Amino acid sequence: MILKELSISEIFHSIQGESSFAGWPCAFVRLAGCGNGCNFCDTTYAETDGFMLEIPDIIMQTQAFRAPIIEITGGEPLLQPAVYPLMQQLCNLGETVLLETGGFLSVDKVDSRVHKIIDLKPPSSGVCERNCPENITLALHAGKKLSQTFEFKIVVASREDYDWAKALLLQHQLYCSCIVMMGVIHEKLEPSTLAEWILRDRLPVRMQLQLHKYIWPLATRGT
Ligand SMILES: C[S@@+](CC[C@H](N)C(=O)[O-])C[C@H]1O[C@@H](n2cnc3c(N)ncnc32)[C@H](O)[C@@H]1O
Ligand SMILES: Nc1nc2[nH]cc(C(=O)O)c2c(=O)[nH]1
Ligand code: SF4
Ligand SMILES: [Mg+2]
Repeated sequence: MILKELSISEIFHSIQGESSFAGWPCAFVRLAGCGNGCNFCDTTYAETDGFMLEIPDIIMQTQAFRAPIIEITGGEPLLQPAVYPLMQQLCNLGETVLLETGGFLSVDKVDSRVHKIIDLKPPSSGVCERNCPENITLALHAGKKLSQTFEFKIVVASREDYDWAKALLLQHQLYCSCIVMMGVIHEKLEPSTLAEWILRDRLPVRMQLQLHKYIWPLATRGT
């Protein structure tokens, strides 16, 4: 693959439904391909049927939405080498760029201006052992200013997942330097159950629900 082309699943305009940026209008670039095979993945369609697009065209299409933020997601965006110049060029243009990554690859080569939203996959995902420990180390050693560009997200489906997340967070005190979001696998765990667990434990995390699934409950893609 040449370094100025990416395999794209979809480019769309929506309300950011997740992360600390939830609620903002957002241009999404969903890269095709992942292979991590998480249980409950709601974006399996991004695994196949990508179309090739050159970086200038991707930039033109996303900027045409005139959204305050641009998110690069997937699939797994960090699998394609050309994602690095794409993110860098968007930052150079003054865009606020979010990266949504599954957390099994290191974010060490990502432009430091990019806001990195890193999943920590819990046991029920089936891929928990693939979490890349370097991402936690990078966040903890980033320094006060750059640590603000790291955000961790844990999406839980069970009490076992929650206990795993809590132990990990307490071990590293991640919430002291970075934003930590916790959410539920949609329609697998009741939001109120997670809310009660967080409150009972005084866990300093931000709870999130996938806003777009409440705005457009019937949509299967493009939102
Ligand atoms: C589809 S993934 C794409 C980006 C990257 N591969 C990753 O896993 O972060 C985007 C986000 O959707 C979340 N997600 C996937 N399936 C979900 C589901 N069924 N319910 C809630 N969140 C889900 C993931 O945990 C991740 O935070
Ligand atoms: N509206 C909306 N917000 C999102 N935030 C992260 C998403 C993703 O699939 O990575 C996503 C998505 O698919 N739709
Ligand atoms: S890493 Fe992300 S895109 Fe890949 S299978 Fe897991 S949730 Fe789906
Ligand atoms: Mg999604």
